[in-house]
Amino acid sequence: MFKYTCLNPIADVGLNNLTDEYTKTDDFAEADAVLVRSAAMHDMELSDNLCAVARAGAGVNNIPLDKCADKGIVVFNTPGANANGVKELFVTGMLLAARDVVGGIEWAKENADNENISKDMEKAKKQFAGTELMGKKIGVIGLGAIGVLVANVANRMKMDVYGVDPFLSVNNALSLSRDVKIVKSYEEIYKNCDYITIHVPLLEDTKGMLNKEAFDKMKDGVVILNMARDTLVNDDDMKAALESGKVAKYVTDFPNPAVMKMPNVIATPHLGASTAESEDNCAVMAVDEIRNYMENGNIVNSVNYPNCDAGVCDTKGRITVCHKNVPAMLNRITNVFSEANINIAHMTNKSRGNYAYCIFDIDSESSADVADKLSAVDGVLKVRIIK
Ligand SMILES: NC(=O)c1ccc[n+]([C@@H]2O[C@H](COP(=O)([O-])OP(=O)(O)OC[C@H]3O[C@@H](n4cnc5c(N)ncnc54)[C@H](O)[C@@H]3O)[C@@H](O)[C@H]2O)c1
Ligand SMILES: O=C(O)CC[C@@H](O)C(=O)O
Repeated sequence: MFKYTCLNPIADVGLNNLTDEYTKTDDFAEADAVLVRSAAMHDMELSDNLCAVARAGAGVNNIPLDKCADKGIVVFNTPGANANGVKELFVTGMLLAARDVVGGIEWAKENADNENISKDMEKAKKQFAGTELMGKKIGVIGLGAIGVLVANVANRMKMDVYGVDPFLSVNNALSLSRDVKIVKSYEEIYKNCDYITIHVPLLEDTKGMLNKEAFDKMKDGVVILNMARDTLVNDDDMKAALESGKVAKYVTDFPNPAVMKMPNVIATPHLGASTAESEDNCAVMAVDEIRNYMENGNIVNSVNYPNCDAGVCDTKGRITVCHKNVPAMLNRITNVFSEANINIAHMTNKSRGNYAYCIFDIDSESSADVADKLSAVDGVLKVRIIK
């Protein structure tokens, strides 16, 4: 039996895939598995029984990844599951920036009782006029699940699309339209583009990357779209750029008090993934990942441990070990099996950065005694008996 908790609402279509083996608890401290969306977990006390955290979404900056890894807690996300939802909000944002659609809607509401609205709007409308997207240059920073969809839809809207991603994966490169120009430097995007949209994770080296230095290299009147995270943009520098007209409009899915006082901001309340389809996709994928890990010990789509998949166990026992990625660990761990006279039928070991993971399929029933001895090995972070 496993206990799970949800730190945010998770779509039923996913939760319904949890079997009778799973019971829900509202007590975070007693959960074996956690499902979360944007809830901030950095200050939460992590219990010894917690095994897995699944982020029903892409960004994991709300989760203390290293603190979890140090306790042998595997963190998952759901790559691509909400990408189409964000792409559609990006299209909305771009259209709202191209003409003052919001100002026009407000004008129409304010004139609800105006008998002459049909005549007056023909005079008023010029203040809301704009430009078309066709033929404009757009730069996409970050060509991951979302960036690829954004680049391709902009291309289909007949925009001239540039993309940059220093870590572009082969799969994502193959998914991009041939018309998208992949450039090597941010500068090529900054100097050429009328629209710039950012789709990178919030990391130490991406924080504040859209700042004065970047704005100074951009065209006057550029439109910036940020559907990724608030602090990718330096607020003080954005304020100055909006006030000077360097940036004509700032479209963001991450309003904060500073941003909301700036001119020419179009803000939505973190709506990128808020569609029934994205919420369902994320919930289904997150629950699949939790089940595969809790029931089989397999790791798929982790963001702090290596992916490691040994399928379904067909030997008498399976034990998994989260451990530090340091020399001689495998020797020390397999010695425990040798000393207990247990034959390892199949073993999978994968590492990622400072952490590693092993799945041992053994020809004997797993025992608490062996699990305790494995746990006592220096560098072992968590041991689980799967079977
Ligand atoms: N508004 C929302 O509701 C919403 C929804 C989903 C995702 N997001 C945000 O969007 C981000 C991207 O999501 P995704 O699904 O495309 O993730 P992803 O992991 O598929 O793609 C991220 C891409 O950014 C690239 N990258 C990393 N550092 C970079 C850098 N310095 N310069 C250029 N590219 C860089 C990576 O190589 C990767 O290709 C998430 O991390 C999250 O913060 C927001
Ligand atoms: O869960 C959400 O609503 C937002 C998700 C989004 O920010 C993400 O990073 O996937």
